[in-house]
Amino acid sequence: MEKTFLMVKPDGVQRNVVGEIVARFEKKGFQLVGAKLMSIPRELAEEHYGEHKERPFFGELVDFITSGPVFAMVWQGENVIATARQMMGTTNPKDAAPGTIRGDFGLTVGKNIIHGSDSPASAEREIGIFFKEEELAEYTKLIDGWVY
Ligand SMILES: Nc1ncnc2c1ncn2[C@@H]1O[C@H](COP(=O)(O)OP(=O)(O)OP(=O)(O)O)[C@@H](O)[C@H]1O
Repeated sequence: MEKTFLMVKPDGVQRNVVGEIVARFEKKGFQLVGAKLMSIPRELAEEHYGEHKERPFFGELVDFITSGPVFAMVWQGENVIATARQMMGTTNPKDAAPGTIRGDFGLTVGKNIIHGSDSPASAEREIGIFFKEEELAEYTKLIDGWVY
């Protein structure tokens, strides 16, 4: 089953929208496989955002993501990587459609509430850097077409 890494950023945790964000993915039909409130060590932030190392906003990005607790999650389900990105809305909340998470809760690109993996390769990489195997649940039983 496809999995993705999603993370409510420090601004989302401070604004008390963790529950609402979790509810949106639950109601959509995805399954929560792992979740934890955590503070990101600087080295982990630099590894997570490694592809942006040369960008002018890299320092700001790392400062922000380490500025307070984040809510890190792994979700699974059919097409979850692309669908979660659609539910998040465009990177800049200014352009994000109403009804999306960034469209409803965010204002600026630096504080855009949520992160989500953008491909199967980044999902695998990001799940691996934030979660240990034993922190992830397995849904194994199939009853009436639903996995439990
Ligand atoms: N011009 C900018 N100024 C400040 N921060 C930025 C800027 N552009 C992007 N960022 C931050 O860097 C993050 C990573 O940018 P990227 O282009 O990978 O967007 P994304 O894939 O939608 O976001 P994320 O990786 O957080 O899901 C963005 O979520 C945003 O918080």
